[in-house]
Amino acid sequence: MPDKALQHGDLDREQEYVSMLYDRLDGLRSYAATRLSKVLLQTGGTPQARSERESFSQMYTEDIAKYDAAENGLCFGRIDLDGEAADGDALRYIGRVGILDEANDYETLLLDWRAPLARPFYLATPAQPEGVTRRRHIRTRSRRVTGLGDEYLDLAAAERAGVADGTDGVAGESALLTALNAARTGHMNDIVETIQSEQDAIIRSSHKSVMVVQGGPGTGKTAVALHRAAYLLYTYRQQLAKSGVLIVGPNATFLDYIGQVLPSLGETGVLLSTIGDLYPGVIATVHDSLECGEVKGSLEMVEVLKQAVRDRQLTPPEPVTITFDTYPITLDRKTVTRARGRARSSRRPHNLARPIFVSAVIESLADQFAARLGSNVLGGANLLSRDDVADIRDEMREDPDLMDAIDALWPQLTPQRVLADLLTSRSRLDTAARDLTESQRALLHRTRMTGFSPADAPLLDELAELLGVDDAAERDRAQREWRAQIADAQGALDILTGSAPQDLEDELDPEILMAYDLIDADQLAQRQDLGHRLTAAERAAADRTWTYGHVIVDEAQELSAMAWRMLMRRIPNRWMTLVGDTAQTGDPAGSSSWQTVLEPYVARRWKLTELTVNYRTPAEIMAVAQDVLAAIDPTQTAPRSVRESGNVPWAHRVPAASVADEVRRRVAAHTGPGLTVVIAAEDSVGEFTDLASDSVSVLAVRDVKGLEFDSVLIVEPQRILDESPRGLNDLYVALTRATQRLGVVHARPLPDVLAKLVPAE
Ligand SMILES: Nc1ncnc2c1ncn2[C@@H]1O[C@H](COP(=O)(O)OP(=O)(O)OP(=O)(O)O)[C@@H](O)[C@H]1O
Repeated sequence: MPDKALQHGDLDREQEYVSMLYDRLDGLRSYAATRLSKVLLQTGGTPQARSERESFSQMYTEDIAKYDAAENGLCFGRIDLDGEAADGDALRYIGRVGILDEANDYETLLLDWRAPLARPFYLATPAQPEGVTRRRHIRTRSRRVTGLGDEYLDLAAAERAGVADGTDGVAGESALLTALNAARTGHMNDIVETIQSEQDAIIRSSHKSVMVVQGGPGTGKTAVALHRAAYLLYTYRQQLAKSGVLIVGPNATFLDYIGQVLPSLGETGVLLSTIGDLYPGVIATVHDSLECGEVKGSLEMVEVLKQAVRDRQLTPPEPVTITFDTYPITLDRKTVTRARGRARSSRRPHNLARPIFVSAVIESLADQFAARLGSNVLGGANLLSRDDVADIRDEMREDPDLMDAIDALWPQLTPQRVLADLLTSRSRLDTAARDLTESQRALLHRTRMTGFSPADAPLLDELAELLGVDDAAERDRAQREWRAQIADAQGALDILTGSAPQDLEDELDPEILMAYDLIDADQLAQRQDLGHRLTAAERAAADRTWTYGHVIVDEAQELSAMAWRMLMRRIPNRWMTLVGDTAQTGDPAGSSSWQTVLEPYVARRWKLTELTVNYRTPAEIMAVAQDVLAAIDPTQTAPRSVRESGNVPWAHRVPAASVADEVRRRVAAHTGPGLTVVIAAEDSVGEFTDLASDSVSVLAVRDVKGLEFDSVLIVEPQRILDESPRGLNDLYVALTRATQRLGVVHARPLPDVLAKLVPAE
């Protein structure tokens, strides 16, 4: 209910308050900047002092980023309270950061939107006012207050202000509609000014296990997930700053689309990743067919990979004879089988069991050699002592031919090697994947390896578990590198010192600090070592075994069973927020039931929450999409649209030869503001890519997941249906991307599920 009684005086008073807040913000920012430069100039001291300085410098850097992020829309709301709820402060201003008045007993000048006291701003309704008499939305541009919107939550206050009664219960309706109707920019915005109560309940939920947020298209699942990350980082800062938060999204375009939201909320310590990029050191560069992705995503791959690793632990078909110290010794099947049995029964992963195998083989060969030496040289009497035999073993370990022969039987392996060898060899596949069908094996097979696909990442991760990392060599290397880095730093300091000409140095003012006065080699090396400055998220990205404090998965319905296994390894505490919509599952490897997905990991200990209002798609388009949803699952109802756009969704049929021209004509004719997307079947997207520009995207359904556009033009929907076993789900996703307009151009008959589209000229 907009307040017609708003006076100019109100605007002036709010401007005064907001200006005061900006002055404080400037003060806080310059304080943090001054402290930061002081910390950076400090040198020397104990290792503890240095590490303290590192954390101070990180803290001040984060503070500055937070204050910078709060610059736009610093203060966006206010609530007036009465009675007990007021608890001494009848007015509360809500904004992007908290600001206290240090000179005045730390009185709150601005409440961070995440603070508990700010909550009534989002929750109060006339039915449950929570002590709030008035909620005010404050609109600003730069630092100028440009408008106010008031809602009265109690009748008496409304009457005093001279406004009529009546509200539809949507909090901050006009602010919300202004946000929803705005032309899209290609990047998601934060929603802190207009979070709705069902969203707020999820964002602030204290649930400490798996929470699933199920909701139809446009219900704000992504927005809620991101704001929950910001809320958790604020509320559990200590815990999460160390372990980090991971957000998994469906593809790079989507991550780019949402990438600005958390930084705009002042949060930078979050890792955004796709499943394909979650395996460190491997970037997915190729795409599998849907059918191949389905095989790779199925749990049957666990056995296939186990077998693929076992298949690398060989026994020689014929005895192998090697000359050691001029005597022939024989590596036979029995010796190797026994050694292999001993290594396997250790139950260690392949690479970590390898030393056991090697020792067992060498032990037998050394005994064989000792026996031979005894019979040949010592006339049958084996007089070798235990020390002698130990020496022989050591020498054998140094013998390259012998070690090559042993290596070939139980090689040190990397996940990349095993997977590439498996996928490119029919015979390896036939053995390791013998429990799959012939056609599944054919789908897995590649003639050559041109790169890994997103579906390979979970397989690599599984292999990394099966192989284990023997990191002794890696640790050695890291230590050597660190020593070299210190030596380099020492060299650099020596050069700096040496470069001061002697005569000049003699005359140098003793007060002028030289480089070596300011910093020692160890410290310089640390400064140069980026590893010391990385945030938890950055360190986590490089470490496969990192376990996160919280994991958020968007479009969670798309994850395959293998992807879930990979993800669950990274979150042993199972504190997760999963957002998705099983009606939008496009990937045949994805899921249609949360219970099936979660059962193996948390049994029934997970909580389902639902979002029911569609903030994106106007009612006219949802009426069309509802029919598609009914065909996917008649028991589901589409979310209620919060608004109408006044635009009628249409379909235009043309001869097959004219489809491309018609799409071009429609795109060219549309000159309105905002973004347009042309969505076509995967195999025909290429026909329209020349239409792409700053305001027009041309994409297949798999790439529009989670995105939104002002106008959507779908080409040949029947082809989208035919293209995938989940064609209906894909069509549902395509239809629900529009914030304003939807049109369909087709030559083949319109699918029955689109009967509500109005024929267009
Ligand atoms: N409370 C809100 N205030 C303002 N805008 C909102 C609010 N909730 C959602 N939106 C907007 O609605 C749009 C849809 O939100 P979002 O992308 O999070 O939905 P979704 O449920 O993830 O959709 P999909 O499943 O289709 O990907 C976004 O533009 C988002 O900013």
